[in-house]
Amino acid sequence: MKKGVLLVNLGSPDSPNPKDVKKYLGEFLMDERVIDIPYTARALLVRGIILKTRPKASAAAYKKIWWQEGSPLIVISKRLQDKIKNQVDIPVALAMRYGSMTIEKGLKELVEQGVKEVLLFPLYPQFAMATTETILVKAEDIRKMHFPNLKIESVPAFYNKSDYIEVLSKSIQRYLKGKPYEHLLFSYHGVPERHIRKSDISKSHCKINGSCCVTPSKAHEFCYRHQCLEVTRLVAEKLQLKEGSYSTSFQSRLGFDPWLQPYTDRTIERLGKEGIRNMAIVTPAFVSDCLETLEEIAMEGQEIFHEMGGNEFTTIPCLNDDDDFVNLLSKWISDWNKN
Ligand SMILES: C=CC1=C(C)c2cc3[nH]c(cc4nc(cc5[nH]c(cc1n2)c(C)c5CCC(=O)O)C(CCC(=O)O)=C4C)c(C)c3C=C
Ligand SMILES: [Fe+2]
Ligand SMILES: [Fe+2]
Repeated sequence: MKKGVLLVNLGSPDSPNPKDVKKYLGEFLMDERVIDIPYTARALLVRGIILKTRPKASAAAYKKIWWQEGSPLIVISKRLQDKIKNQVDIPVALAMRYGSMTIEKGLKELVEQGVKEVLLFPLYPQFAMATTETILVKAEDIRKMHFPNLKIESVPAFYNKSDYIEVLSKSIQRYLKGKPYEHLLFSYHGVPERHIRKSDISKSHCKINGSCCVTPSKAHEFCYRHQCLEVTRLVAEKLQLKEGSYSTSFQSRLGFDPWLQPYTDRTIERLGKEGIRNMAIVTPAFVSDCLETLEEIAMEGQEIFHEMGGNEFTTIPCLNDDDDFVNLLSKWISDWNKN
């Protein structure tokens, strides 16, 4: 049976103009795994409140980071796809969960090349219902509706794979070489605490603020908080970081529900207030640089740090199309192809 791969990332608006941003945000935020409240309440919140004001503000933020070739997230994902294509013997398509590069188009592209068995590859190291799960559900819906004979297998979260930790650690080390940083902050995209409880397959493990996420449990397979803390722990171990010289935080919260804490903006502020003058920040929930890393961290985060008296603020790029990362993903794909 002919095999193929579909890489899937989050997506971006078609342009940084408020109209396109509104369309994109509308699709994104109406996803029941992103804003997980009943349909009517979600529609009122998203269409009645968020989409009235946020597109303008988000469009202004997108304009600051937009590249000549398009959205950084899309451009970088295409570069990654092209490099992987050169290393594996099977078709490699790219899709986005939201926006114009749909999963349906991606699967169609593979089917038209004779592919009968697809490796669905969500480009997220950690599992979350707002990322990995929504991709799996969407792909399955599309398969049932349009490609019922297609076989789809998916790549699980790879946050604790030793070869991934090695590639991530090596990249961090490379960017920090010669930089006099006193503190390394691991900033992950946040999620509402409710998402963690909903994904808890044991229905009793994740207490969120206790030590649950570092106590062994089958719940960890789907616990975003555990998987983020584990990436920090494994990288710190690999790089032999000193206790107290690094920490974990969560960024990009939206709305008034409690999200995972500590929050990144407040952590940067605290570090500055405590007298840290040089800090570095890495964002391992994102494989590609995007609005959340290029604007929220590299611009806004830096501004907060400087306001607190900080000097050097080093932002470590995401793995993007780093050769070691390309080699790693290509190896996983080739191994799957052989089986
Ligand atoms: C309830 C809202 C949101 C949840 C939950 C959420 C989870 C989540 N998101 C990412 C990755 C990305 N998010 C990005 C942008 C973005 N995220 C939200 C909201 C939630 N995300 C919004 C409204 C936006 C749009 C921008 C804005 O208006 O602030 C991006 C960047 C996209 C880009 O075009 O560059 C990424 C990537 C993860 C990994 C995650 C849960 C783990
Ligand atoms: Fe997000
Ligand atoms: Fe947990």
